[in-house]
Amino acid sequence: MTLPTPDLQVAAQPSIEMPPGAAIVEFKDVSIGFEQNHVLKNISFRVERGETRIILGPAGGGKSTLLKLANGLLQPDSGEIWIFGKPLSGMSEREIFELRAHIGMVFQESALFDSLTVEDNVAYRLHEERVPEEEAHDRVVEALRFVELEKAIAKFPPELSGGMRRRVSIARAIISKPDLILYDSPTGGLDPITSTTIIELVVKQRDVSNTTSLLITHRLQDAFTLATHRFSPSTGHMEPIPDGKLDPGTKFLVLNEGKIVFDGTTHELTHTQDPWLRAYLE
Ligand SMILES: Nc1ncnc2c1ncn2[C@@H]1O[C@H](COP(=O)(O)OP(=O)(O)OP(=O)(O)O)[C@@H](O)[C@H]1O
Repeated sequence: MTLPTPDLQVAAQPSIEMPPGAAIVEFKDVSIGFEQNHVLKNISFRVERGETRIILGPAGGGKSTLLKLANGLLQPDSGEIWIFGKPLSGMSEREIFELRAHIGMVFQESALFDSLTVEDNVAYRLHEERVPEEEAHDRVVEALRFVELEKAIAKFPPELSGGMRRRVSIARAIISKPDLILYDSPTGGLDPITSTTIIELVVKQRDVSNTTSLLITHRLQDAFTLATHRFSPSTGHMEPIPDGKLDPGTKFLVLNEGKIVFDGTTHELTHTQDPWLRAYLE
């Protein structure tokens, strides 16, 4: 693991308390459908602390639905979802709200408020939690420095490029030092070069804070960059892990038509003999 750079240690929160042996995310036989259509069918998997779980699969396979279930935005028709060792079912609105304080979310298309400045967008959750203004400002500056966008603090989202808006969205997700980050297609709609700069930030967040995450991507290249790269605190950039080694915490879940067709490591995925997976990965 890489060491945090000094300015990133500021305001670090203690990790959430969990029962021994609990996973950060656990789906147990989860199914959900909309208007008679089954979207996820009997999904079971675990995501352990420190893991980066990449979710792949063809469009419409249920990836975004899975992320919304993990955040309590949707309820399953059957099965159980446990987050930080606690079942979501039966939680009150307030308990789900408190749980979400430990989860950062990077939505598809950034989902920023166009009428708020970058500062107010990033501080949104801190304002909800009534964090004092001065502390909120310091934390916004810290989060924007992490995504290398301090200069845009007073701008409005429509003044920014797509890649910059995605950076703001990441700053907003990490501001509360979450124990879990859900990235829904963080590079969707971006050109390949900008996509790589966003993946570099995801790698940096992973290696500096050791945050657990679930990440949907449509770009296999992004997925394999995450698996084969690490953040170097000395250069401040991402670099290939030497000797062709793989990041041990990066694992994959592949969904097709609402079912898990793969759950395992990068090595297992790239060495699969399954004909459908091999065709999908080509
Ligand atoms: N709120 C909803 N009401 C009705 N149908 C929905 C709803 N949300 C998702 N669906 C349907 O569920 C299926 C899975 O959608 P989902 O967005 O989870 O897939 P996905 O794998 O994330 O797709 P993509 O890669 O295109 O983002 C789709 O057929 C979609 O139309």
